[in-house]
Amino acid sequence: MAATLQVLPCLVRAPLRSLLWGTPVARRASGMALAEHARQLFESAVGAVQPGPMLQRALSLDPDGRQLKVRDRSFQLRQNLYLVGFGKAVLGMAAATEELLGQHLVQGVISVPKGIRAAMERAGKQEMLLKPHSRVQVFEGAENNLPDHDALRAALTIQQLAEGLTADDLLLVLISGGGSALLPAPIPPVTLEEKQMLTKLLAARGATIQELNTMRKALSQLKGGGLAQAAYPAQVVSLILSDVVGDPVEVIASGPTVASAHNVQDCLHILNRYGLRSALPRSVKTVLARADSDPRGPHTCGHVLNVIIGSNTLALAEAQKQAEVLGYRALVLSTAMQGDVKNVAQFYGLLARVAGARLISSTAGTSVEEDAKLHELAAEFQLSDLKLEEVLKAVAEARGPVCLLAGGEPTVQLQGSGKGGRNQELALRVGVELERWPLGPVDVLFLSGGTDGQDGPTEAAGAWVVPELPIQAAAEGLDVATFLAHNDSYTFFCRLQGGAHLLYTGLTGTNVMDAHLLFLRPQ
Ligand SMILES: Nc1ncnc2c1ncn2[C@@H]1O[C@H](COP(=O)(O)OP(=O)(O)OP(=O)(O)O)[C@@H](O)[C@H]1O
Ligand SMILES: O=C(O)[C@H](O)CO
Repeated sequence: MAATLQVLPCLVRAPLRSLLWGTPVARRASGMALAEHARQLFESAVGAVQPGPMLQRALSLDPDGRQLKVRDRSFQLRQNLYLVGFGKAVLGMAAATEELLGQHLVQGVISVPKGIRAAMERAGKQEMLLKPHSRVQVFEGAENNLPDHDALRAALTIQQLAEGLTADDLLLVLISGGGSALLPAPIPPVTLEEKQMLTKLLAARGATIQELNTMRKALSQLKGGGLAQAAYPAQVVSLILSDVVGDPVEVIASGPTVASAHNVQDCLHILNRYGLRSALPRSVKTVLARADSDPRGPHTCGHVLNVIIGSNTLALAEAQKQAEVLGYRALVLSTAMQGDVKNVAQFYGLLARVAGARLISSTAGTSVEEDAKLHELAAEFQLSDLKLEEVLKAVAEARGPVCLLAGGEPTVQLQGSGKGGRNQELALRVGVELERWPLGPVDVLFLSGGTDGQDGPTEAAGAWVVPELPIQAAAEGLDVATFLAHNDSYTFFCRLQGGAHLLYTGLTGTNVMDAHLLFLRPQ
C-alpha cells in the first residue's frame, strides 16, 4: 500500500458519484444492479474492520473508569497506560484507542507508513487522525513497505519506551499488516541494509510470509517476542488486526509479543531452500551462530495477552449478513484463498459455471469432467477451510440469487511492466474465464477488492467483471491478452467503459487482505 492517494487519473472528467460505478450509460449495462450490490457488500466488509468499531468491541472500561476489560481479562488503570503500535492500519487504531482511553494514556509511540497522515487528511478521514495535542508520537517511514532509517528510529523509540516500564504499567501494543517493515531493529552486527537485502532476496525468490518472518525474527531484537521481553515486567496487551491467512499471531508483523518457536535449524532450512546460505553476510552468520547458545533462551511472554481484533473472517461475515439482507443466499467459501492468480481465476470461472448450472436446474447440470476439474483445482490450493461441497449443495437448493464470498491473498508473478494489482488482474482473468464456459440463463458478476482500498501501486481497490467483458473490450478495441501479458490490468480497466468497472474506495484505514464476491442470479 503506497501511502499517498492522488487524483484518479483515468477518471478526472467524471463527476464524483459516477467515479464509483461509472456513467449513467454504463450503469444501464448488464450486471449494473449486481455491481451496486457488490459495491455495498464490499463496503460493509471493510466497515466491519474499521479501527473504531473494532477497538470498541475489543476494549471496555468499567463505569468508574478504573478497570480496562479486554476479553475476559481486567487490568487496573491508574495513570499507568502506555501505547505503542506499528502497521499500515495503526494510525486509525491509535486514534480510536486514544478516543476511548485518552484520560489514562501517559505516552504513546507509533510507526506508520510514510505519507499516511496527509493521505487520510486528503481523504477527509478525520476519525483516522490523532487529535492536535495527542500524547502519541507518530513516526512515518518504511516507504514501499521496506524498512528504512525512519522506521529504525521509530523502532528504537518504541524499544526505549518499553524498556522504561515497570510492573505497575500496562502496555497496549497495536499491530497490523506491514508491521514487520515498520519495526526494524536488527541484532548487531547485522545492519539495516543487510536485513533489508536478505528479506528482499527471499521475497523475490518466492518465500512465503511465514518463511520471511521466521528469518526476520531470528535477526531482530523486537520481533519474535522481543518487544514483550523489553516491556517486562509491565503487563502487555496486543490488539492485532490480521493480514495473514489463518490469523497466526506469531506471523503477523513477525510476532513481536509472541515467543518464537523457531530455532536456527529452521532458518538454515529456509536459506538452503532459496539458495541463499552461501551468500549470507558474515554478520548474519554470526547472529545465527549465537542464537541457539544464548543462555537467556527464547523470549518468554507469560505477561502478554494477544488478541485478534479484526480479520478477513470478520469482514466476510458482515458482508454475508448484508447479502442476506439484500435477498441473496450468501455463503462463505473460504477465507484462505491463496495461489497463483491464474489458477484462482480458473477456479472462479469454473465455479460460476458449476454453481450456475446447479442454481437453475440440477438436471441441466455441468459435465462430470467440469465438476471433477473444479474439485481438482480446489484441491491444488490446499485451503484449510474451503467449503466447496457444502456451498454447491446450498446453491442447488437456493432457487434464487446467490452470493458466494471468499477472502485471502492470491499472488501475481509479475512479468510485464504495466500498472495493476492482484485484485484487478484476478478480476480481468475471471472475466476471460467466465466467457470460456457457457453459463446458461444466469446473470453473473465477480468482484475482487483489496480491503486497504489500494490494489498494488494503483488508486483503485479492485474491479468487477461480467461474462460479457471480452465482448465489451473488443467493442472498444482493447485486447485483453495483451494487457494481461504486461500485467497492465489498471490501464485496461481505465479504458474499459471509461473506468466504470473499477472499484474506488480511497484508503480505508484497515487491511485484512482481499475480498472476492461472486454473484449468480437466475434470469
Ligand atoms: N502491475 C501489476 N499487476 C498485478 N499485480 C501487481 C502489479 N504490481 C504489483 N502487483 C502486486 O501488488 C502487490 C503489492 O501491492 P500492495 O502494496 O497492495 O500489496 P501488499 O504489499 O501485499 O499489501 P497489502 O497486504 O496491504 O495489500 C503484490 O502482490 C504485487 O504482486
Ligand atoms: O508485516 C508483516 O509481517 C506482514 O504484513 C504480515 O503481517
